[in-house]
Amino acid sequence: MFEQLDFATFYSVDTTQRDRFCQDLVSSLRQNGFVRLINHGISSDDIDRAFETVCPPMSRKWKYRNANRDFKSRDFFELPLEEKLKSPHPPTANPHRGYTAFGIENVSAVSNYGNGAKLPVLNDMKESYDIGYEHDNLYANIWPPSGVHDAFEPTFTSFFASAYNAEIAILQALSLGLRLPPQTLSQLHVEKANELRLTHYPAVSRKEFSHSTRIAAHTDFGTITLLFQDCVGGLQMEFPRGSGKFVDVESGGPHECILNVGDCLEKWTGLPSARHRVHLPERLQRDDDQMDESMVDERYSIAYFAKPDRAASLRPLLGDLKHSDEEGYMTAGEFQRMRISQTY
Ligand SMILES: O=C(O)CCC(=O)C(=O)O
Ligand SMILES: [Fe+2]
Repeated sequence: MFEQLDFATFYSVDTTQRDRFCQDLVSSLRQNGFVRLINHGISSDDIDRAFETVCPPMSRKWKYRNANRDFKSRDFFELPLEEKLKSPHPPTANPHRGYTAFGIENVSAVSNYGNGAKLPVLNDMKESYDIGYEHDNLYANIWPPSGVHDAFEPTFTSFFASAYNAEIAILQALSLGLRLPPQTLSQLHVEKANELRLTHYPAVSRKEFSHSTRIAAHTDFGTITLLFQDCVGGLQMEFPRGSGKFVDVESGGPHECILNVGDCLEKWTGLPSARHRVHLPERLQRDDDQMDESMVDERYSIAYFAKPDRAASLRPLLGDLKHSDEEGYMTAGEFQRMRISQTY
């Protein structure tokens, strides 16, 4: 149902085709706040390796390579809790680095951002791992210590670098599509204040979804998010925007990127930040709405949050955008701290 665009067209030698692609990209984002993207610049090998590092073979819904690698080097989330807790996320929101166990973070606390509605608190059913740029000058990474999972750090350091290159190309395409000079957005993203988040949603029974969710409805805080998911499903977007109704984004497999608009890009350009959640996939919902004991598969995702340089102003980049609230003139760093402090 939702459009899939081929980012390879951005590199077309025919500039008319390239320009049309950039405009299609922007108009798709303007309509839905997100778009499905293939040939986005992160190689299938990088994506496979990243999933193989966090996700046990049984839950992969695609063929995995290197099947004879040792168990530990494949799947971080399968390690015993005490091993995972050797690289813990601190109890505070910042630095947003390291492992967060099941039940700690509740995104529903920020669900009402931007619309003022009071929503019931839903518990998130997930565990996750947050990673930043290896040379970030504000926050150091928290890696599993030697011997716990030795493939983890090199895999995600390299994934981060590929994702950054993809991010810069996408920001150039967006600038062109918005009829801005091509480097307008990319030059606000040189510091690499970006974050990578690996998430595991354990298998739970259907009845859990009557009072909990996988990740509550929210918008992402950064500029754009490049999201990769396995084939289990359950990622849902608010559609139509502002309706409070959520529809499934069918998984196009782990190599497809779901490109989301985040809050900072909305402030700069007016493209709408995508409100999304991960819940019970529609195909598992029943007419009678009876929740039962049957199990819903575990799910894995990798989200790369491209974020502006911390000192960058969130002042609108397009002249016709009215400045609507005080946060409009915050720096991106201030805005990120404000948003993240609400989730822990
Ligand atoms: O797991 C997913 O597909 C979405 C995760 C997400 O939205 C987030 O971490 O912000
Ligand atoms: Fe998100």
